[in-house]
Amino acid sequence: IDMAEPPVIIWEQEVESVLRYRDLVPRLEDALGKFSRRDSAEVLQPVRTAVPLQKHSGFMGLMPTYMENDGVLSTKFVCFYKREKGSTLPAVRATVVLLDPECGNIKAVMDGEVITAMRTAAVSAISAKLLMAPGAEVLAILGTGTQALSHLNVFTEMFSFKEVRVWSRTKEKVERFVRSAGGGVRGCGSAEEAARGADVIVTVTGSTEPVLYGQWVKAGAHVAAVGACRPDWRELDDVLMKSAVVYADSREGALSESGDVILSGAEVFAELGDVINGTKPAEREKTTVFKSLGMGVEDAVSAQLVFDQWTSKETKP
Ligand SMILES: NC(=O)C1=CN([C@@H]2O[C@H](COP(=O)(O)OP(=O)(O)OC[C@H]3O[C@@H](n4cnc5c(N)ncnc54)[C@H](O)[C@@H]3O)[C@@H](O)[C@H]2O)C=CC1
Ligand SMILES: O=C([O-])C1=[NH+]CCC1
Repeated sequence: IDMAEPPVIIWEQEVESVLRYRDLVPRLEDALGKFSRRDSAEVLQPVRTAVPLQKHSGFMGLMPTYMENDGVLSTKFVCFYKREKGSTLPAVRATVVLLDPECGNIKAVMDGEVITAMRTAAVSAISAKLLMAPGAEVLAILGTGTQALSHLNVFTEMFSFKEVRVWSRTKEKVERFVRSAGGGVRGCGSAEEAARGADVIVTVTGSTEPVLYGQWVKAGAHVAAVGACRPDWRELDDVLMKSAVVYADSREGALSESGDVILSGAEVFAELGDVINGTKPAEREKTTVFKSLGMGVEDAVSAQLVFDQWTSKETKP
């Protein structure tokens, strides 16, 4: 009998020490393109199952993915919560499990929070690379949590904005974020102040009501909308959703999970992967919204990358 090796455990600091945006971004671009080809040998990824944790105002999301051609099998468990103002509990907790597709044994159990923070921000940066207007100068970030920080990191690594603005509900959090960014970020007193005139706007809040309104958004701007991942949660208003060309990571995901898409009735024009594959245009001159819900295939390629880097580090003398 083939006895499976016990899984390796790769925790937060180790994931952080091996994962780099410069390695992650090309893998994610490749994965988004593969997903949108709808070839079952490339990517099998059902829409996330979300089990309500009603008592705790949250959900447990299960995100299984199989990439047959690449031999990658994984699932992420991600619990996400609607937190009250002042709560000190985390909004997102995640674990990724990597399996051997032939035997079914678990190869690795790894922290999913760094992966979730980095792969989500990297995908938003890919959306900006594809969809923002040429010569974009001003970036606005709405929210000052985990995703706000990872978005700031990858956006400043990949692009050179002349101005970066940040806003969130609590003045102290804005000040703390500006301080921890170590200069170069301007705190704003309102979402409107941050958004008006910005070329790229990232929404990374836990809000369930719109925080960004179409009337503030400059024509031709690009919005990466990362929060509001339930069918009755919103971050963007109808005016913005209806006036923008809307892209999503997964069309099925957006139509079943995104309140901004479902409740506004806006059409999903294309997936990011369609733009990467050249089957749908990047409407750079128009106002664009990338509605991000998060996909299992993003976690799968990230986890495989972590595993490969970790394994090569472990075997080096
Ligand atoms: N699309 C994707 O792949 C992913 C989406 N998410 C979502 O992104 C959002 C941010 O996640 P994290 O940064 O991890 O959370 P976090 O709790 O670290 O940060 C949330 C931020 O939103 C602000 N906020 C909360 N409620 C608000 C409201 N009603 N109005 C204005 N601001 C509000 C908080 O002050 C904080 O700055 C969440 O909605 C989360 O579910 C998280 C991971 C992946
Ligand atoms: O893809 C993901 O990990 C999540 N999307 C929304 C909350 C967590």
